[in-house]
Amino acid sequence: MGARLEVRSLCKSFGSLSVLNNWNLNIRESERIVLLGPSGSGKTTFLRLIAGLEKPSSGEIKLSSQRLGFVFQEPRLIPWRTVEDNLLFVNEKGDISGILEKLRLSGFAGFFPAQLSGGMQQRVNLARALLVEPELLILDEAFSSLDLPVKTSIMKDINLHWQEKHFTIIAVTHDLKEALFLADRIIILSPAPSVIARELPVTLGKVRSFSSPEFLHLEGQLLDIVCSADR
Ligand SMILES: Nc1ncnc2c1ncn2[C@@H]1O[C@H](COP(=O)(O)OP(=O)(O)OP(=O)(O)O)[C@@H](O)[C@H]1O
Repeated sequence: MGARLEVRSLCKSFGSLSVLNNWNLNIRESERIVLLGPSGSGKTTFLRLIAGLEKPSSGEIKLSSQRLGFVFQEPRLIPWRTVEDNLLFVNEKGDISGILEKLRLSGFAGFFPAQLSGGMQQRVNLARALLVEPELLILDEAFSSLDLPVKTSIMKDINLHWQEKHFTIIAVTHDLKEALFLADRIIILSPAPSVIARELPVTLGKVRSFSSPEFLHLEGQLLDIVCSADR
């Protein structure tokens, strides 16, 4: 089951710097949300607020579950532990061989992070996040350092896993294709102090293709929206 999130009149400032300005947002169980916004618009701050690592300056955030899985841009694996030991470290009772198989890592359990490509390391990070059986999976620019074929292959695996487990996803990216590949709904932010400038429902099917006319049409629409919000 996926987590639900309710955000009411949320504001966040750091000293005199106002970052989030009156956000109101409902995220449904099992919904896949992507946040798009200019640098400094508070995307990571919002994720940190959700995770309880920051406190709102005003307003509130209600999250129906605390079972969260995180994947960050930089692989945060323990370098002196093997892939398997990195996973055991998070959840020694988890189905490690099952998750390794799902994420195409079965042959790599005994490898150390430095022996893996960036894409494989990010797969291990994802495995680690999924091993806690999250009700909310948070992806903070998780694939931005990877090339498109690698990130697409990982996103396809996330989608397959999501279809089975129905967790909620909140992802941050700067990549419009990635956003359209992953999301049910895209939230577009203005520059800081950011407001939710627009929301775009992604009316594409479960199996998405970058070259389908529907995808290309939405990509053009999204590009227009992002450019007009980024002022
Ligand atoms: N703990 C903090 N103390 C002071 N300022 C902070 C703190 N955390 C974030 N900020 C500031 O808040 C603003 C928003 O930062 P945040 O990292 O959330 O933006 P972002 O939208 O994720 O940016 P990017 O796309 O570049 O990653 C920035 O100006 C940042 O310097």
